[in-house]
Amino acid sequence: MVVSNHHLIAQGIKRAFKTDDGTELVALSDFDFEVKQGEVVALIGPSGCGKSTFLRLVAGLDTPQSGELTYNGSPITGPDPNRGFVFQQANLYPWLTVEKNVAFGLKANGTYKENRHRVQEMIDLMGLAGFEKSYPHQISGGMAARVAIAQTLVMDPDVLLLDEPLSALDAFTRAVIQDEILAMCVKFKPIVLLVTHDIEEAVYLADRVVVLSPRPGTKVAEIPVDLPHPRDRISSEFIAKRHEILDALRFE
Ligand SMILES: Nc1ncnc2c1ncn2[C@@H]1O[C@H](COP(=O)(O)OP(=O)(O)OP(=O)(O)O)[C@@H](O)[C@H]1O
Repeated sequence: MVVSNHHLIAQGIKRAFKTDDGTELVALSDFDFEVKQGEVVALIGPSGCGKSTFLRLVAGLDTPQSGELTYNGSPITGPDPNRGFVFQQANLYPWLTVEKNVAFGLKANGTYKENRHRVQEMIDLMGLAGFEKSYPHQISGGMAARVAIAQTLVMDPDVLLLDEPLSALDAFTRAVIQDEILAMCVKFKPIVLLVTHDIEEAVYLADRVVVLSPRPGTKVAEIPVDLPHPRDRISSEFIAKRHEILDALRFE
């Protein structure tokens, strides 16, 4: 990754979908957002408020009806390996080993030869060493989540879009992978957008938490988390941040 000031700006984003009965379902409306290189931002909000929709827009997998979405000053018009997406369900290739799953994107875009060293680097970074030759059915859910993250990181993305990648894991595994994500952030300084329902996870990882309203989702609060790493989950400051976010999530 070339170090420069990557930045992503969303202004007045609206994304609506046609429902089966022909009515319009507005997922996101008037959504403004800004993030710059090296920042980890968590998106939190009620189910269905458009968090995944926003990540898909940033990934270039979808387009807004109105508003502007730019990356480094240029409109996002389609997917780009510079903006890597990690889905909730690790979609690994069952017929490929861990190592080959991680290498897949590099092989697909013809850059494996010059980047093959990155495969082992990401395997080591995500705590997968020793499992290189295992197949997806031979590894745990936590390992599969790590492979999915490594698969994306190997492409050297400037923007990492994490859509609840740890939500299906037990608390212990989640905590370990959260530390691996933090180590990756220190090393590569990407922009990270993390969709999560886990307030503790947001406070543990994020520099800033963006709270969205119920659908149509729009930003209702932006809460900086200016606590030094490693964060102590039982410190009074940490707990105070959790309360601040919980308060922002009270919509009645
Ligand atoms: N392709 C689609 N077609 C129709 N409706 C859609 C489509 N994608 C999303 N929606 C609707 O848009 C709304 C927002 O969905 P989205 O998945 O972005 O919410 P979310 O905030 O990520 O929810 P959750 O927290 O439950 O994952 C939902 O009501 C969803 O049903």
